[in-house]
Amino acid sequence: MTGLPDPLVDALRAFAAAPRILVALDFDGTLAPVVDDPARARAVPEAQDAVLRLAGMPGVRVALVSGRSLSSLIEVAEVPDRVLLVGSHGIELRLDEPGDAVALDAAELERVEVLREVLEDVASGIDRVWLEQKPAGFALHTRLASQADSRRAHLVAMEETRAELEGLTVRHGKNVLEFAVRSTTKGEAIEHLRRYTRADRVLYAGDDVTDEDAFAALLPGDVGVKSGAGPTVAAFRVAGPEEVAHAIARLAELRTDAHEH
Ligand SMILES: O=P(O)(O)OC[C@H]1O[C@H](O[C@H]2O[C@H](CO)[C@@H](O)[C@H](O)[C@H]2O)[C@H](O)[C@@H](O)[C@@H]1O
Repeated sequence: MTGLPDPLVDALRAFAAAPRILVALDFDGTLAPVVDDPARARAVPEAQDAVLRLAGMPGVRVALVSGRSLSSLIEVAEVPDRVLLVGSHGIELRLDEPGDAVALDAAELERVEVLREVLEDVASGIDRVWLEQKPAGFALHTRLASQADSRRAHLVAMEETRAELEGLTVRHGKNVLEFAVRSTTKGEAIEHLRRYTRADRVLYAGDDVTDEDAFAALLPGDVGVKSGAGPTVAAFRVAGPEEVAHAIARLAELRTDAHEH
């Protein structure tokens, strides 16, 4: 008994019947429950099984679309090469051919170094606030800090970075504030993956503010599934990673039914 809402199951059934489908999934908060240490996050077992099953089916491509750096996503996702990966909110891609790694130019590298100095200064001055490095920027993590320290870290980081660098991309996530010297979105990533895979239909599941760009890139016939609370433009909502796992496991069953019988 999965307890998925009937309208979602109906949408999954119609989606599963399309010839070529792309199943694009956010990682943290969607496939994996949120935990204190990002290195320890793992997809719930039912979700992992469903991802592997779907990835092996004809006409199905699976993509993980994450704010994590590609290297961090590879570490925690533990998926075969056939699964397409998007890291750093669309800046980094691992598609079927090698050579998709991000290459920053000299000016961007210089901006990353300025950003590092500013943010290291902020993080070192506030208890339990830490910096995660990514190829094109940094995530300032405040999950373990008090509410007051978290608010202060966000305010100071915004002020100090604005004073030093123009035109940074700033993204607000769950207990994290991200700064990047390149501006891509998960929406652009979905558009790129749709073209790349030639998918007839796309399913996207995500939990955070940055996933809204991906939901906004969906078209009629696509399926958007919001994981957890918060405003969304997705047509469907489930409670969290356990329910996302039920949904994609059900999708794998429906795909088998639609194409083997
Ligand atoms: O796009 P996502 O795959 O959802 O990645 C978003 C960010 O996820 C990670 O941080 C979040 O998850 C951590 C582990 O559960 C948690 O400790 C942290 O508070 C969350 O913000 C990751 O560390 C970031 O780089 C990603 O951008």
